[in-house]
Amino acid sequence: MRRQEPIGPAPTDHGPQPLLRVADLVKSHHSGPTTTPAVRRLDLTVNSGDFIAIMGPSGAGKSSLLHLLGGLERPDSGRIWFQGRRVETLSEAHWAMLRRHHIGIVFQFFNLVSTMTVADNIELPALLAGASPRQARARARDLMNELGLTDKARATPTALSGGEQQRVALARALANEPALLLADEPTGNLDSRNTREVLRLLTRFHAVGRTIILVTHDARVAAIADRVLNISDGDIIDDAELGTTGPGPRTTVADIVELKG
Ligand SMILES: Nc1ncnc2c1ncn2[C@@H]1O[C@H](COP(=O)(O)OP(=O)(O)OP(=O)(O)O)[C@@H](O)[C@H]1O
Repeated sequence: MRRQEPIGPAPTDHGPQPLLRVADLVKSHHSGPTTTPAVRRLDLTVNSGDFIAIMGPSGAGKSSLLHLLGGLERPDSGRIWFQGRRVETLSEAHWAMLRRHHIGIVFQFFNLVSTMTVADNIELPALLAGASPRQARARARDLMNELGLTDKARATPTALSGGEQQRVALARALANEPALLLADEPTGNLDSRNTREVLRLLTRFHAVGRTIILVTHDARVAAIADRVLNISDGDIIDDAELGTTGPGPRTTVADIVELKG
């Protein structure tokens, strides 16, 4: 078990920097007269190449944290550095740019463009990031091929199963080869075959040095991560590095699928 070190001074240009750093992060949600604290003075350092699973009870603040890290919501207070740069004060437009080039996000409920085909959904991020139509098409073709979606290329998302939609959402999030992938329950609604495909893709993405932060309720999914953060009442109560010294033998994708099936 490893507790976060207190955050030191702001990162400088000297030495390697963490990919992502969060200090004293606070977020409450407001609904009419009710204020619900979601993230409470949370500190976190994420290094390049980390594969982190966030776990914790329902309502603990996991999704809220992920939204703050992806700039989908703003903190009430606290600081966030991405690649050494302060980002919590960025405008919506700058955050959109940051996500377009560096941060892929997979939502729990897909958020695909329902009027566009699968291929167009996957091509869109590359086009938005300035790739040529030919480059975007080639990248989408590769991803559809890898994810077994080629024969669905011309379908619209509404004609797909939940598992297929989840794979399209992942392909879209990976289209620009982001440095960081944020995924909220990426296997939450999937059967064993689709779970296996998604976990394989995440494992491969991580193996080429990318950083992943995923929220899951499934300890067997968390076991393919390198590091598990346990969140309770909006703060990290446990930060465990898995590996040779971790608890028991590592779970493999095959184990998970067997257990789930
Ligand atoms: N938009 C919102 N408006 C009001 N309250 C919210 C909103 N979003 C989240 N909350 C509240 O903030 C707290 C943290 O919610 P959050 O969704 O981050 O938890 P979670 O750990 O992701 O939960 P789950 O595992 O059920 O998805 C909860 O009490 C929740 O009810």
